[in-house]
Amino acid sequence: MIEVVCGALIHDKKVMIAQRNYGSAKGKFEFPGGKVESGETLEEALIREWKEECGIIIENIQFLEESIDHQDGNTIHLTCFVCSSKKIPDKPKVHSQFIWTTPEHIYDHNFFESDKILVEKLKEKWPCLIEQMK
Ligand SMILES: Nc1nc2c([nH]c(=O)n2[C@H]2C[C@H](O)[C@@H](COP(=O)(O)OP(=O)(O)OP(=O)(O)O)O2)c(=O)[nH]1
Repeated sequence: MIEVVCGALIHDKKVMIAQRNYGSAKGKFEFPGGKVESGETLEEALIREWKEECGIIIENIQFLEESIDHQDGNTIHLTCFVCSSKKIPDKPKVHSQFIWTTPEHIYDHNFFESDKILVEKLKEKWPCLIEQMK
């Protein structure tokens, strides 16, 4: 089982999604994140991945939802968090673009099918989250 974390950054009543520019899922949109390294907590891994991939320090990290998926012969345990930050990412480093959207419009983009449960939870909690993450 591969442990993966991802983060839904909320700012100004929008959530950020990012388009992969690498690997077998190139072209797909995701919540930025990646594999948890040995000795790291899920939160530490998420902070590291966001710093590496998006160049910002995330904060107010809160568990959103988790899911299990099978990809390329591996079982992925994906844990999604919501977060905020003082600064929003500017130019993508490893992604081809960042898009700011709302949960209802995430699947207007070619988003990971396996993330549907995460997006449903985001929709459910959205009114509360945008108040908290102002
Ligand atoms: N980051 C992220 N990964 C996701 C999402 N949904 C989903 O199924 N995944 C899967 C795709 C990959 O199989 C796995 C993440 O692996 P990755 O290759 O991005 O991890 P990484 O950044 O640590 O990359 P690497 O060092 O192994 O190259 O999780 C999502 O919303 N965000």
